[in-house]
Amino acid sequence: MNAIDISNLDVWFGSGADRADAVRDVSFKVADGESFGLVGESGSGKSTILRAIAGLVPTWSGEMTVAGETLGVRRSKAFYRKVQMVFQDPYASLHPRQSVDRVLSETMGLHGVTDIDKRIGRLLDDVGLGPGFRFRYPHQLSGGQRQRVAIARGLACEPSILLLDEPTSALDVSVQGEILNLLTDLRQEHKLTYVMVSHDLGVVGHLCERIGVMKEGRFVEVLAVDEMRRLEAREPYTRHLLESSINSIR
Ligand SMILES: Nc1ncnc2c1ncn2[C@@H]1O[C@H](COP(=O)(O)OP(=O)(O)OP(=O)(O)O)[C@@H](O)[C@H]1O
Repeated sequence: MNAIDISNLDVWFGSGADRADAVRDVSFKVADGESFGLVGESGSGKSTILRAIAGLVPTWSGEMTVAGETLGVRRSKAFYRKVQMVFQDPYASLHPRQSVDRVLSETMGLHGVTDIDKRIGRLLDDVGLGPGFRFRYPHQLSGGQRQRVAIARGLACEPSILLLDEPTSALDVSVQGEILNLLTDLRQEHKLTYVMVSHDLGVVGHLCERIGVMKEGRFVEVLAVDEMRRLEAREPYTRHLLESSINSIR
C-alpha cells in the first residue's frame, strides 16, 4: 500500500503578475513504512510540498491521497492524527511558556487520546529524554533536547506519517547524528512513513531509501539512495548535485 500518492501537484502563491509557481506538476508515491527524501537547491519547492500535504498552503491543484484520505481544501482532525509535521527550528515551534508536559498533554487532549499521564512517560522514554524533562520549559533545554520534544509532540497522537522539514539543520553538527539515529529507531519501532526535506545529501542518505531531486519546482528525477551513493544519476543536474556533495554521501 502507498502511504502517499501525489499526482500532478501544482502549488502557487499570489496571482496575476505576482504569481509564483513554487511546485510544478510533481508526482510521486511513498510506500507504507518507506522514507522518501526531497532534495534540491534552495527555493526549489521542497518545503512547499510538505506544507501542501499538511494543508498549510492555500492554492494548489492535482491529486493527493495521504494515509488513505483523498485530500481537499481542508484537512480533517482525523488527518492530523495520522499525519504530523516536525519543523526545522524547535525553538520557534515550541511555545516558550509551555512546559514539555503541557505541550504533550495539550496535543493528546486535542486528539482525544486517553491515558495521557502514562503516555507522556512513555513518549519521553521513546525520544530518549526520560521523566526528568517532563516539567522543563524550552529555554531549559539544549537544541537537541528541544528537537526531541518536537519529535515527541509529533508522535503524541500515534501518527503513521511524519513530514520532516530539515529536522537536523538547526542543530549543532555533534547533535545531528543523534537525532538522525533517533528518527531511524522511531521509524522502525512505530512503523512510520517519512517524507523528509533536507539540503544535506548525507542526512538524506542516512534516513531515506529514495530521493526526489527538485529544481525550480519540478522533479528532475527520483533515485534510490544506493544509486545516489554510486553517483548513478541519469540527469546532468543530479550528477552535478551529487558530485558537489561527494564527501557527505559516501
Ligand atoms: N508563502 C509564500 N508566499 C510566496 N512565495 C512563497 C511562499 N512560500 C514559498 N514561496 C516561494 O516558493 C518557492 C519554493 O519555496 P520552498 O520554501 O518550498 O523552497 P525549498 O526548496 O524548501 O527552499 P529552502 O531549501 O531554502 O528551504 C520559493 O521561490 C519561495 O520564495
